[in-house]
Amino acid sequence: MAKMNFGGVEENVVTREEFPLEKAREVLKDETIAVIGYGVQGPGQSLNLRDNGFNVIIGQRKESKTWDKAVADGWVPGETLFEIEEACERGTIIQYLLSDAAQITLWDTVKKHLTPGKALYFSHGFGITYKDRTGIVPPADVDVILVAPKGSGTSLRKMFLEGRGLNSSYAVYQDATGKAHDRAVALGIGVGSGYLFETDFKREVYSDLTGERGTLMGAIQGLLLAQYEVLRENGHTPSEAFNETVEELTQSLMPLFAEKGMDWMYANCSTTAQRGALDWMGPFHDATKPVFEKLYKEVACGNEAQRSIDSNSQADYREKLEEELKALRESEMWQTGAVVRKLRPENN
Ligand SMILES: NC(=O)c1ccc[n+]([C@@H]2O[C@H](COP(=O)([O-])OP(=O)(O)OC[C@H]3O[C@@H](n4cnc5c(N)ncnc54)[C@H](O)[C@@H]3O)[C@@H](O)[C@H]2O)c1
Ligand SMILES: CC(C)(O)[C@@H](O)C(=O)O
Ligand SMILES: [Mg+2]
Ligand SMILES: [Mg+2]
Repeated sequence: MAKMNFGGVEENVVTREEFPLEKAREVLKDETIAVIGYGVQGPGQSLNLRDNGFNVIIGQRKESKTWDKAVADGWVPGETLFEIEEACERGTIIQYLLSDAAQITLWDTVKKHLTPGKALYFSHGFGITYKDRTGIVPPADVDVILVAPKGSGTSLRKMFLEGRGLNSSYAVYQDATGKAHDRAVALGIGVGSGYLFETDFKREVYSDLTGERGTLMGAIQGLLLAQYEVLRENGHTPSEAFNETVEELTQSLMPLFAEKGMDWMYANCSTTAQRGALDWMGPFHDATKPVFEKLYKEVACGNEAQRSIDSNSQADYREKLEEELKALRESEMWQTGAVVRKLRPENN
């Protein structure tokens, strides 16, 4: 494990140089990796593992759209694609990649097949950390490990195919075999992670729930919409408001700070812009910090987990979510976005 200095703080990380794919293959050479669930992470992780030469099978409900998707992706019924229970029986490592709510429903089925020496793998600290709410308590004689890609399974696969790698965190909750650490890290490398950083189940789920409700998804939409609305209310056209709020951010400025940091992006804008941004970053920080503090408390006390369990375990949760996503898609801002994207020269 390499110790690296991140802005003055030392952390343990695992790089691909230190733990190459050949080593990961050696660690997992006798394992059957059963990926349970073929939603978003399931395809990303299983296809990367398969392409990297590991022994992978899929467990998925038959007669579902995602079963058909698995077949289309080259998984063969009866050979590498099974009903969930059969895959759990065959796997020596069970990658539990059902939705967090479905993990609660299917727990008794999975638990039955957790015989001594197997490993139970999660990509989220949710089920274990909130065990009082989920009932997920693994037997003591199996390894319980985590690799959590820090991004969508869709990006995990796309970046792998581009020769890049999405970073993941990893953790060991229970080491029954003495091999839990190596199993976790080998799987992290196998699924195509860029580098791996160490965490525990609780810190993973607290940071993950905060991040997705915060800057990654919830806060970004709230912030963008607030500015778009102010521009529109003051007589600016949809084109102007959208370009000044979203298109310039994603197409021009975000790639600059992704490449070389915020100061580099600032340095490549006018002195007028730099002066204003440096002055206004403080008020935006001060206005939003209390919201982030409230969010973290709601995550840490379990309220956010309970809200998602309650809503996502309802029979019609997919339809309800789709209605909310439709409202977002059909809002003026994102309808404008659809036209703006079409007008990008590369899309013509
Ligand atoms: N979506 C992501 O990119 C992402 C990123 C990092 C971590 N994670 C974590 O990975 C895990 C999997 O997330 P996901 O977004 O891929 O899941 P998902 O919501 O896409 O669902 C995965 C699978 O669960 C199955 N499923 C749902 N309800 C079921 C039920 N009642 N019975 C049987 N199967 C059922 C679906 O058919 C699907 O194949 C979660 O713990 C999540 O927090 C997800
Ligand atoms: C992709 C995200 C937001 O990072 C993940 O945490 C999820 O829950 O889908
Ligand atoms: Mg998440
Ligand atoms: Mg996440």
